[in-house]
Amino acid sequence: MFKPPFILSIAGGGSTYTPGIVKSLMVRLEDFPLAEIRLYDIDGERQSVIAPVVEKVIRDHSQSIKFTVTTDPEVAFSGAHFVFAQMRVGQYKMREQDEKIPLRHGVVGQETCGPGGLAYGLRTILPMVELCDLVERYAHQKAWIVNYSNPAAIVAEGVRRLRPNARVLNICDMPVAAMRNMGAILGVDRHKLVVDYFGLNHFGWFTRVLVDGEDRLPELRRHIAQFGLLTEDAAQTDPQHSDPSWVKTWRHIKPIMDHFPEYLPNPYLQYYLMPNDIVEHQNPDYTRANEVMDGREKKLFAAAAEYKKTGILPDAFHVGVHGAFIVDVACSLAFDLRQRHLVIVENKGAIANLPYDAMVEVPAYITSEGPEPVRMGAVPLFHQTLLMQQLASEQLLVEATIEGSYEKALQAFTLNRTVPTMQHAKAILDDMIEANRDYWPQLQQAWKDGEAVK
Ligand SMILES: NC(=O)c1ccc[n+]([C@@H]2O[C@H](COP(=O)([O-])OP(=O)(O)OC[C@H]3O[C@@H](n4cnc5c(N)ncnc54)[C@H](O)[C@@H]3O)[C@@H](O)[C@H]2O)c1
Ligand SMILES: O=P(O)(O)OC[C@H]1O[C@H](O[C@H]2[C@H](O)[C@@H](O)[C@@H](O)O[C@@H]2CO)[C@H](O)[C@@H](O)[C@@H]1O
Ligand SMILES: [Mn+2]
Repeated sequence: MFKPPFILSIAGGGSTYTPGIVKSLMVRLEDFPLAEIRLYDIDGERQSVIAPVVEKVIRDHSQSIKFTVTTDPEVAFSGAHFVFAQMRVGQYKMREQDEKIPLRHGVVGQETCGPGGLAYGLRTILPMVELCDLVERYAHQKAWIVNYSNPAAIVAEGVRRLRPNARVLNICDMPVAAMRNMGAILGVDRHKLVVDYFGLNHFGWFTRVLVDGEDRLPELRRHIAQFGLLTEDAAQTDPQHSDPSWVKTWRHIKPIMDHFPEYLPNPYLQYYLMPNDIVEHQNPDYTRANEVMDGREKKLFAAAAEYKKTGILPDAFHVGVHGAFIVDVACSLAFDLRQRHLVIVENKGAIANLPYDAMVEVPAYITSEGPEPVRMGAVPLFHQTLLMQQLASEQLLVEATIEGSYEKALQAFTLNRTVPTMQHAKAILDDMIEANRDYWPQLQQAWKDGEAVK
C-alpha cells in the first residue's frame, strides 16, 4: 500500500455534499493525513461556486494541504491515492424528471427507487465506468474509488459487469443514518452498535442490533411501534431530516414493522411495500428535488455568495454521518483497519440463498485490499423473493444499458414492485426516453409490430 499523506480527489466536486465531506476530512486529519485535495467536476461553473467554501473549510484547519480545482481529468487524478465519487449525472433538473414522470402515471417518483432510480441508473452506469478508466489511467496503481454516486445498487452492478477489476467500493449512508437514530433511541453512541443486516442497496433489513453483545432490537421495536424510527431530537442531529419528507420516511418504519415486526427495514422499503400510500401523499408538482433545490442547494449557494461578498462564511452545510462514514471507510482501506461496516459487495455466499455474484449490502471487514463480507446465512422466503425481484429489475436495467436493449429496459421497469402493470411500465419508459435523450444510450427495439428488427 501507499504511505500517507494522501492525495484525495473528489469526483462531483460541485456537489452539495462536498463541504461537509471536506469538513469531516479536516477533523480526522490525524487519522487520515492529506497532502492534497482536488475537486473534479464536468460542470466547472457549478464547482467554482462551491470551491471557495471548500477552500475556507480547509484553511480553517490547515495551511499546508494543497487545494486544486479542475475539470481536467489528468490534473484531477494523476497520482491520486483515493477518489471519492459523488456524481449526479444530469443534476437536479434530471432528478426532478425522475420523480415527476412516474408520478404523472400514478407511480412512485423517487431518486433511487422505482422508475426514477432505473432512469438515474441508465444515466450513470457509463459515466461511472468512464471514471474507473480515468482513475486507472492516471491515478496510483492501488488507488481506491469510494463511491457514493447513486443509484448505488445499479452503479455497483454496472461496474461489476463492465470493469470487474476496478478498485471501487460502493457505499450508502442510509444504514448508518438508521443506526444513528437507533443509537439516539437507545441512548448509545452509534459506533457502539454492531448490526447484522442483509439486502440490496436501499432494500434491506437489520436482523440484530447488538450493544455489548446484547440484542436491543426488542427495545427498538417498542419505540418504533409508537414513533417510527424517529427521535425527538432528529432535527438537531441532522437538520435536513427535519424536512417533512424525511420525517415521514422515518415514521413509515412503524407501519412496515406493524405488519412484519421481526426485522427492522431500511426506510427505502416504504416505496416498495406501501407505494399507493406514498403516491397519494406525493405532490406531483413539488417533489424532493424541489425541496432540495429550495433547501440544501439554495442555502449553500447563498452562503457561498455571502462569503464572496463579506469574507464571512455562514453556517450553511451539515457535517453528519454522510461525511463521517466515507472517512471511516477510507481510513479502514488506507490502513488495513479491518473495521466492520455495512457496504455493497459481491455476495460470494454471504447471503446463502441469493446468487453468488449479486451485489448485496451486508456487513464486511474493510481491509486494504477491499471488503471481506460477513456471512448472514439464508434469508426467509418472503425476503428472498422480494430481493430476487428487485435484483432482477436492476440487473435487467444494467443489461439494457450495456446492450442498448429497449425490451430489457421495459422488463426492468415491469418487474419493479412499484410499477403495477406492463402498460404503466411502457408509458413511463417512453416518456423517460424522451426526457433523457441527452443522457441515455440509444435503446433499440428487437421487435416492432410483431416483426424482428434486423
Ligand atoms: N450513496 C448514498 O448513500 C448517497 C448519499 C447522499 C448522496 N448520494 C449521491 O451523491 C451524489 C451527489 O449528490 P448531490 O445532491 O450533492 O448532487 P449535486 O448535483 O449537488 O452534485 C453532483 C455533482 O456531480 C457532477 N457531475 C455530474 N456528472 C459528472 C461526471 N460525469 N463527472 C464528474 N462530475 C459529474 C455535477 O456537475 C454536480 O456538480 C448523487 O449521486 C447522490 O445521489 C449518495
Ligand atoms: O433527498 P436527499 O438528496 O436529501 O437525500 C437523498 C439521499 O438520502 C440518503 O442519504 C441521507 C442520509 O441518510 C442522512 O443521514 C444524511 O446524511 O443525509 C443524506 C441525504 O439526505 C440516501 O442514503 C442516499 O442514497 C440518498 O441520495
Ligand atoms: Mn444511499
